[in-house]
Amino acid sequence: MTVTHDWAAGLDQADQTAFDEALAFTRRADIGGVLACLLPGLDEQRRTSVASHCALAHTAVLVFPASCGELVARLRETGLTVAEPVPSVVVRDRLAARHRVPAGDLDVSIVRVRLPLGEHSGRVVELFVLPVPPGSPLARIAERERIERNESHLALEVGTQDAVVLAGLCTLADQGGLTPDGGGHNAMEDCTVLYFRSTGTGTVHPEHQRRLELRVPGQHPAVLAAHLAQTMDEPVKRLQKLMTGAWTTQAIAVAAELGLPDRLPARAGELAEQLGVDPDALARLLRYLAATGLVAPQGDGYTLTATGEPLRRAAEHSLHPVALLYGGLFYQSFGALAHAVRTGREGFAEVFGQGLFGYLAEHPDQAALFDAAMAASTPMFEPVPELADLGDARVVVDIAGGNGELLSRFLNHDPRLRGVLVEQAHVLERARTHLADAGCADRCELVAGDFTRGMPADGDVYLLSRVLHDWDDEQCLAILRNCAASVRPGGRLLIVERLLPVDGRAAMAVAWDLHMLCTMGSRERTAEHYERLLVAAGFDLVSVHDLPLDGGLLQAVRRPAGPVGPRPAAA
Ligand SMILES: C[S@@+](CC[C@H](N)C(=O)[O-])C[C@H]1O[C@@H](n2cnc3c(N)ncnc32)[C@H](O)[C@@H]1O
Repeated sequence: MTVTHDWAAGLDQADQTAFDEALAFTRRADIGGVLACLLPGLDEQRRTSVASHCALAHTAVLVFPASCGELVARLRETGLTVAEPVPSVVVRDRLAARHRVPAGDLDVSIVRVRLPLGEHSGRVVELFVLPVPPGSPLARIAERERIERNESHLALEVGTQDAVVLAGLCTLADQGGLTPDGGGHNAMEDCTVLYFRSTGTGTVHPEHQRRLELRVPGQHPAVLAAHLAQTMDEPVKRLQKLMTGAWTTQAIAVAAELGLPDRLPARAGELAEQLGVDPDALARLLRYLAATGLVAPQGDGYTLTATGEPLRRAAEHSLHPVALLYGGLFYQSFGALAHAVRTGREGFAEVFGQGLFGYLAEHPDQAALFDAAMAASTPMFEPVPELADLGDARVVVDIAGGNGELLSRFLNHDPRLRGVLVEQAHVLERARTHLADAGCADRCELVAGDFTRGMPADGDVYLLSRVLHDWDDEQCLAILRNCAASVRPGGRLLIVERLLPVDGRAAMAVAWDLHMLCTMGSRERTAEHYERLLVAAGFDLVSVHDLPLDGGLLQAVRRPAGPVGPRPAAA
C-alpha cells in the first residue's frame, strides 16, 4: 500500500506519489523481491547467486518542486534525516541530452533522505531535484519525465570486489533483461558505478525499477571498461530493434487476429490447441511478444501486461481494430513509403489504385474496421465539450464526424444542444446506431454530404475533428472557407488534431505525419500552421488546448465582416 505524507506537499501530486512509492518500496523491499522484479529473465538459482553478493542501497526518483530549499525544509520538519543537496552532474547531463537543452539551464541536485531509525535504518531514498518554479519553461521537461520516469532507479551495493564475480554479475544482469547504460568511478565516494536500463522484457516494471545502479566500493577499471564497451554496442542494437519494427507490427496484428489477448492468461500448449495453430510457432510468437513487453511469463504460461491489455476485444476503447488496420491495410500502403517520399504523393493510391476514402466506400469490412480504429482514440475527446466555449450555442455541426462520437459527447454535455452530422452516406449508417446507443439520436440530424461542395448553414459551432490532417493546404482552405461561409457571424469552429511540436519533442504527431503522407498524401501541422489557414479562411484562432493522447483542440471564431484573407504561403 502507498502511504501519502503531508510533508511532501511541496511536490506535485505525481511526484509525491512517485516519492511515496519509492519510500514504501525502500521500507519493505527484500533483495529477493527486488531481483525478481529487476531480472525476470533469470531463474531462481541465478537470482539467489546475485542476491548473495548484493544489498539494497537506495531507491531514486526525479522530482520537480518549485524550490529545492523549500522541499528540503519541509522534509526536515517531519523529522526525517535529509542531507544537504549536492549537484548531480550525471542526471543533469542526461536530461540535457534527452530534452535538447543546455546543461547549464538545469540546476539538478541530489537530496538524500534516510529512512527513520527502526525502519531499515541506513536505507536511503535519493531525490533528484530539478526546481521548476511556476511559469518556468522547464515545465515541459517535468511533464515528460513524470510520464516516462526515465531517472527512477534502484541501487544495489555490491559486497565483493572480486573481478570475476563482478563480471559474472554484469553477465547475469544482461541475461536477466537489463542493458548496460554507462557508468564511471565516483571519486567523492570512491566507488565504481555501473548503470543498467530495463529493456522491458517480459515484465511490467514499477517506476523506480526502470534503471539499476550497481555500486562497487573502490576502483575496478577492467570491469568498468568492459561495461562501457557494451554500452557502446548499444546504438547498433537499438538500430537493429528499430529496423525490425515491422516484425512487431505484424506480431501484434497476428496476435489480435488470432484473438490471443482475449484468451490470456493461459498456457502456450493449451492456447495452440484452442486456436488450432502450430504449438512450437505459437510458443515462439508468445516469447517475442514477451520481449516486446505485451505479455509476461506467468507460471508455465503467459499473461497480458498493462501494455497488452488494450488489445483485448472487450477492453474499453480496445486497440484490437487498430492492430488489425496497422498490420493490414496501412501496412500494405506503408510499403509504398518510398513512392510517397519521392513524389510527395500518397502511397495508398499507388498500392490500391485509388484514395483511402474511395477504397473504404467500396470495402465495407475495411470501412467498419477503420471506424472502429478511429473510435479507439476517442479518449482524446473526453475534455473537449468542457473546454469548448459554447456561449449560447444551440446547433453544433460536426463535419465528417465519423460515427458521431464527438458530437454525442457535446449533446450529452448540454441537453439544450441539437446536432447535425455531415458524413459520407455509407458512414452515416454506423453513426445512426452509435448515436442511438449514446442516447442522443433524437436531437441529431444526419446529413449525407460532401464537405468539399458545401455544408449545412447557420450552425453556431462547427467541428472538424481529425479531418484537416487528411488534406493538403489547398483542400483544407476550401473546407475552412466552406465552414466560414456556413457558420453564423461570430460563430465558432473547433478543430481537433494532433499538433506537430515546434520544440523537437518526440510527439505522436511526428509519426502520424509520415503516416498521413503515405496514406493520404497529406500532413499533420503545427498550431501556427493551422492558424495561418484559419486566418486565410476568415477565422481568428482564440485558444489552443492539449488533449489526451497527444491531441490538440483549436478554437476559432468567425471574423465578423470583411473579405476572406489571402491564400497562405506554403508551410
Ligand atoms: C479520419 S476520419 C475522422 C472522423 C471523426 N471526425 C473523428 O474524429 O473520429 C475522417 C472522416 O472524413 C470523412 N470524409 C472523407 N471525405 C469526406 C467528404 N468529402 N465529405 C464528408 N466526409 C468525408 C470520412 O468518411 C471519415 O469518417
